[in-house]
Amino acid sequence: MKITDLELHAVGVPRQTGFVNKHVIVKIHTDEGLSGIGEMSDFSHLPLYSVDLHDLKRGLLSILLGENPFDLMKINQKLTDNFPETMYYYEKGSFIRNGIDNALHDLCAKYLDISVSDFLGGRVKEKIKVCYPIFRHRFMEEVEDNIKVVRKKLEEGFDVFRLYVGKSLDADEAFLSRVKDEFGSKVRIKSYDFSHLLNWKDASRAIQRLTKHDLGLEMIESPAPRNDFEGLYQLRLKTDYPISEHVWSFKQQQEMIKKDAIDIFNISPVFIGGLTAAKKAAYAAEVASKDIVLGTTQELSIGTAAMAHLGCSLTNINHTSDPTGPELYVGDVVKHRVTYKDGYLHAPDRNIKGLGIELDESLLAEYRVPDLSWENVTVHQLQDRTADTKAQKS
Ligand SMILES: O=C(O)C(=O)C[C@@H](O)[C@H](O)C(=O)O
Ligand SMILES: [Mg+2]
Ligand SMILES: [Mg+2]
Repeated sequence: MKITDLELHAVGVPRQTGFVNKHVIVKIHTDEGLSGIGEMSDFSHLPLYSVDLHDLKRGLLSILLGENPFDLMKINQKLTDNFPETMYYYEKGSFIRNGIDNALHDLCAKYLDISVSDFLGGRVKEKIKVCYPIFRHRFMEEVEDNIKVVRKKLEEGFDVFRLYVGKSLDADEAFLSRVKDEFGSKVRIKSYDFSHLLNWKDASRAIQRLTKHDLGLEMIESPAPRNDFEGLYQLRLKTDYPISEHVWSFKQQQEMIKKDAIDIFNISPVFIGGLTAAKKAAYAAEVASKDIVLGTTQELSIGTAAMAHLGCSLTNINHTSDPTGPELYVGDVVKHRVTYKDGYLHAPDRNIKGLGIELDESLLAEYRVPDLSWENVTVHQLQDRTADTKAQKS
């Protein structure tokens, strides 16, 4: 089987918050008549760093044309040579590699007439426990809106949430105590995500305040600036709660292992550059005796299905995971979205080959946008993933 062509389609899909995220849907065609689909998810981070799709397609074609899709190692090596790791969480080269690697997995599994999870090593489970995100409070007035989100999602079966924290600790605390008062033990908050906003000492003080409201806390995420391995280590010694951090490069993962800086690796294919890379990061975590959690950038259904296949093939996911993108967006580009039930992300039916997800061409046309360029967005819109432009009070 040889690769004969590549299609890249930019789509802009709004979230329920109103914030529009752009993604690139990938199609790889072959001389066998088989095609694979993939997703380069959520280019909204770092909006001024924009990728030109015409150039990107030309560059990727120069790498892919004539290659056998089963040569995943060779192709990934070429992709990494050209879209290298940069030790940065939101490096777009990783998103690009991820979309291609997703599509190659879909293609190879379809060729073999098996599901992607079977291609990845078989299933250890059929579903993954996930949580719904509560985006960061900036004002006390936002607390009641977020309580409404909890109420609604609980009715839909999500009983675990994660909370972005660190901008208004008063509001964070008020939210946590409102959750306890109204929902009691029916709801858990599994993580506080500081998103690298605070230095470790400030984060440490915030953790002391927020952990007074432990509602089933499993981890504290990103409580130091990016790549501050010493800070994470110091903080880890000061708290009994497990510390988690995203994996965005193998060098960074190596440093975190060497320093014993964290307890849980947050692994998402999009941030480490594909299923092949994510599998490697998960195995490295296992060798280092660390747990993992499946992270997210808030993918659409294609990206989320890829993660469900991966997650169901791994043995060391011991914590509530994060991929709930298809629950956040108002639309998608597939015939049937991935399934969430009782707070679990279900892997697509194992009897369906490939990713088990079918593109809907009419939805692809409906959400298509000409490019990945961005209008003016504020720092807080980016950090807090909202369409609300109200400035934060000092
Ligand atoms: O755990 C995280 O950190 C995220 O989920 C990052 C978010 O910024 C996410 O990428 C989003 O787009 O909401
Ligand atoms: Mg995070
Ligand atoms: Mg994202």
